[in-house]
Amino acid sequence: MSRTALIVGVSGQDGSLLAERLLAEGTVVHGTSRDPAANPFENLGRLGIRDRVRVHGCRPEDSAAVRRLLDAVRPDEVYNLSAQSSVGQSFAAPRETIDSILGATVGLLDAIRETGAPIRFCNAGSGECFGETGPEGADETTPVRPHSPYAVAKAAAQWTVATYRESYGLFAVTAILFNHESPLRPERFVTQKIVRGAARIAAGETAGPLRLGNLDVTRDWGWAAEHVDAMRLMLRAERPEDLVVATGRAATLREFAAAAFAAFGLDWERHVVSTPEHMRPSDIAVSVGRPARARETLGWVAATRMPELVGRLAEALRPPAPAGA
Ligand SMILES: C[C@H]1O[C@H](OP(=O)(O)OP(=O)(O)OC[C@H]2O[C@@H](n3cnc4c(=O)[nH]c(N)nc43)[C@H](O)[C@@H]2O)[C@@H](O)[C@@H](O)C1=O
Repeated sequence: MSRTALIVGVSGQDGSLLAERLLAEGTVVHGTSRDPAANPFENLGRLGIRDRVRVHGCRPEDSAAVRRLLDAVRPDEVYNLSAQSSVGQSFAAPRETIDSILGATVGLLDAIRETGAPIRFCNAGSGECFGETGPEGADETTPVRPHSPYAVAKAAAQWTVATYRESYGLFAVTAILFNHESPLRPERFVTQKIVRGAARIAAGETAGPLRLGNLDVTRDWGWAAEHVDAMRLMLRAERPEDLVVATGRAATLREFAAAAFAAFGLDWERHVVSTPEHMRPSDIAVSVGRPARARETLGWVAATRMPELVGRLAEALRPPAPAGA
């Protein structure tokens, strides 16, 4: 019999890419959205899988509603990809961010616990939890030191998952995901803001400049399709374990911007300015992961890293060459 998965928050970048991956291996995929009637599911549409994902309306913090859905769908595995995912926006809406992330995690875990069924649960955690990692990077043994409402909530959610695992014997894990990008990202994240900004300037749609915030940051940017696949593998492992999912490679935002503008034949320094209104009240200077444990236990390695990653993002924006060219 084929496996059944439920992706909570299926319309975002990660939910859609995970749905694509699970469908490719023959898994039956159900997904949730808070308001499916108002949700265009653009990412599922772009991937050509909208008709193959069975969508349900569900608020994950409502464990009674989740329980009814679990009874109807009977999933083997549940992935939690719901809730507010922008660190920047979490400073403007701290309470909503913390409530939505923690509420969804507890709502889902409680509903799974009540079923008594052997449903496996993977939670999307964040490398933000570690705060400053330094160039040596963070792994599963690094203490958490969150610096944003978003990171506070993700850290609390990760410990909630661990507590349910230890207290109730659930197969429940957190993938501690560092930055992971794709053409499906909205422009509130810096990678798509830069790549699409460079494309518009190159096409003459705007004269620029592109206004960014803090250019002095270093991140561990990976390819989202690969990072979500690590979540899938974590639920197929012999035993439940929280794992860092990262490339292990550090790159500065300046390097990212230089590569993105160069991909469109432009010199970034002529088109980018740093402005205070895009700075965060608190930012992490260096955030890098050490993914050795994921390689050991899952055989998972991030194949796409900087600078190839920028090339792929830029390629996705180029118009197709005319036939015969
Ligand atoms: C691991 C973690 O990864 C992501 O969080 P993020 O790192 O905050 O991602 P971002 O693309 O918003 O910012 C990256 C860096 O770039 C700086 N930056 C400069 N200028 C702009 C700017 O204009 N816009 C933005 N958004 N950032 C800017 C900004 O200050 C920050 O230092 C999410 O997936 C999150 O869900 C997650 O868990």
